[in-house]
Amino acid sequence: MIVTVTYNPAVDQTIQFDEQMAPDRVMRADSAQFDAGGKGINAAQLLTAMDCPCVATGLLGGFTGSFIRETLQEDGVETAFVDVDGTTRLNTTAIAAAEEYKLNQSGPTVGASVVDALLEQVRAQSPDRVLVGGSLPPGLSPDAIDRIAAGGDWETIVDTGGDVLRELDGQYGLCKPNRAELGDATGADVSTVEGCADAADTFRDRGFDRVLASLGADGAVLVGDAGRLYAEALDIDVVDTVGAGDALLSGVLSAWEAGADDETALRTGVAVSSQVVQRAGTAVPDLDDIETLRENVTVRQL
Ligand SMILES: Nc1ncnc2c1ncn2[C@@H]1O[C@H](COP(=O)(O)OP(=O)(O)OP(=O)(O)O)[C@@H](O)[C@H]1O
Ligand SMILES: O=P(O)(O)OC[C@@]1(O)O[C@H](CO)[C@@H](O)[C@@H]1O
Repeated sequence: MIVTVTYNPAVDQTIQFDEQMAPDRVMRADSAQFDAGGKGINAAQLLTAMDCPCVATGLLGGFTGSFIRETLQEDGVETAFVDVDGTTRLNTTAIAAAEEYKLNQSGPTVGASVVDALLEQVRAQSPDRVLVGGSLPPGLSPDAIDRIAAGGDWETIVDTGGDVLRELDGQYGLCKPNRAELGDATGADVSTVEGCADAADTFRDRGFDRVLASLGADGAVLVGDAGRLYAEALDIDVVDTVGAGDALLSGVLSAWEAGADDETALRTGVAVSSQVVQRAGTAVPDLDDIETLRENVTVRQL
């Protein structure tokens, strides 16, 4: 069973415009939607849709927090959140002509005591895997993630970037940087797929058993004791890529939870992310055919 931890959830607002963004005038949207978001929450929704047992935890507050709670309940996602005083953030993706603009708030300031409260929620679920996903709100340091990793007898997976990823100091089962995050964290040349695999391999020494690097339209690399696997992305029509990394990771984790090997897990991850990027926002797509779709994904050893 997987517990997801989202320290900094978000309501994801996705607005689509027919025309390009332009300053100093009112842009009229073609469509708009709100989704429950934040990396761990997206993963929990996808895992639930794939019938993979999981519980979503994290910090929620204010009217946006209530929206997320209600949405997850409607979607049948099990939850165990900790309430905070501030208001959960609202992140906006604007899709204008073919361009994607992502505007993320920093989130409400929280006190360090929330880590103890969250750890209690996680322990109460007795998970075999814990996924900590997304940025940290003001008031928390990378130690908040290290404490989850050291807090029980579970494998911890982490999906975060920037300084937080660089400063983690614990034992992790996996991290999932995207290409830019992998480059930032290692300082390596990640312009080629082989360069990404090399960078991922060296990054394992920093306390990660495996590294899953998502490479957008170039696919994904999974590096671990079983070798360096590369999966090509599928040739599809992309609406927006918000949540693509969460989808890749959810597919991999759901396959591992079902006992699959790394190659099948990587195929599943790419298949799930392909479904997600063909839809606007972080809404959960139909994943019923995922075991068939994953057969279309090509994986090879590098
Ligand atoms: N343009 C694309 N065409 C096909 N597949 C794509 C494309 N972009 C993303 N994907 C799929 O989604 C996966 C994850 O993409 P990406 O590396 O963009 O994630 P990310 O940057 O972590 O995204 P986010 O932070 O928004 O969740 C890729 O490994 C690939 O399978
Ligand atoms: O600001 P963070 O925590 O890094 O990312 C948050 C976020 O952009 O990531 C998800 C997509 O992966 C969205 O649901 C959410 O808005």
